[in-house]
Amino acid sequence: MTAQRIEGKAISDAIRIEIGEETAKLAAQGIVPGLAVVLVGEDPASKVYVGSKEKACQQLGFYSEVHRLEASTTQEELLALIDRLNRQETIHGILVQLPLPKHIDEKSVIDAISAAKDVDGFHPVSVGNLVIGDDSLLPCTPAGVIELIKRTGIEIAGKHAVVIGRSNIVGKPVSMLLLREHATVTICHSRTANMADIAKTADILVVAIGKAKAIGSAFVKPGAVVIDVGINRLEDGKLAGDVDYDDVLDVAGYVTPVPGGVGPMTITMLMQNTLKAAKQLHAAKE
Ligand SMILES: Nc1nc2c(c(=O)[nH]1)N[C@@H](CN(C=O)c1ccc(C(=O)N[C@@H](CCC(=O)O)C(=O)O)cc1)CN2
Repeated sequence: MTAQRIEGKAISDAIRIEIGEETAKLAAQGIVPGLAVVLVGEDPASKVYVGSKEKACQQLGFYSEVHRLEASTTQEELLALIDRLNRQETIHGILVQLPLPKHIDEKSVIDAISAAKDVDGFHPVSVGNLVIGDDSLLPCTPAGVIELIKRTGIEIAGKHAVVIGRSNIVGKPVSMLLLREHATVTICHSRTANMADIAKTADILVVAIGKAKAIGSAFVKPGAVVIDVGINRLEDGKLAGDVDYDDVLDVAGYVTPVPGGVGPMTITMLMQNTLKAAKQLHAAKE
């Protein structure tokens, strides 16, 4: 049997309609969610993603500012901009596009963003809240993974989820979110022995390692849900995930494509976080 393809683009579009409806209701109360995106340098992929974020804001009726800074921008200049955005009342969400140029310390920059405006969910306060299960702004790609699974009608509670990858941006937070949804979670990484044997026990397999087509059918239990977080540019210019899509198709029960799977959810979850931050910041003012 061929796996069911999880259509991330269609799910993302449906969520955007819901966000648009809620934004219109807020507008009637005089609240317009505001997002500031900061891009340092000329990374081609980052430029595309920042453009997509700007477009999503326009589409949904958000206020947006995009700060495109030269690659030579100093850390002090970037921190001064963040300080200003932290205090700016029209801005409810601040996102610094990653990766940053090598001379800038990513951690110092993330730590400088007000936790209340941390729509990327990368600030230590947001991460801490995620781990202890308190309400917080969730990192966008991991939140998108959970939303994709739930909206496909797949039960997470009681399932064995195996996450391949332990990055701060995807592997660790998605593991915490799966745990919060009552899955039994195993995290695999580059030093894991017998990774394929472990992965083969997963009901839900999430792959985020940044290696094109590295995970094939030998890692997949028949009927498993396979979520591919990787986006790799191949030599021919095409995109490929970390999962060998064609190879797992006859084994998995569900699989996300690349492009059109997890990727589109990332920006939609960012919009959802900005809306949430706007509501919370306004409520805190009253
Ligand atoms: N500050 C952040 N930086 C980065 C993040 C992030 O969440 N916060 N994630 C990625 C890049 N990213 C958003 O910023 C992102 C990546 C991919 C997509 C997406 O829609 N991908 C499409 C394919 C797009 C293409 O043709 O290249 C897909 O998978 O279908 C959206 C956003 C790193 N940096």
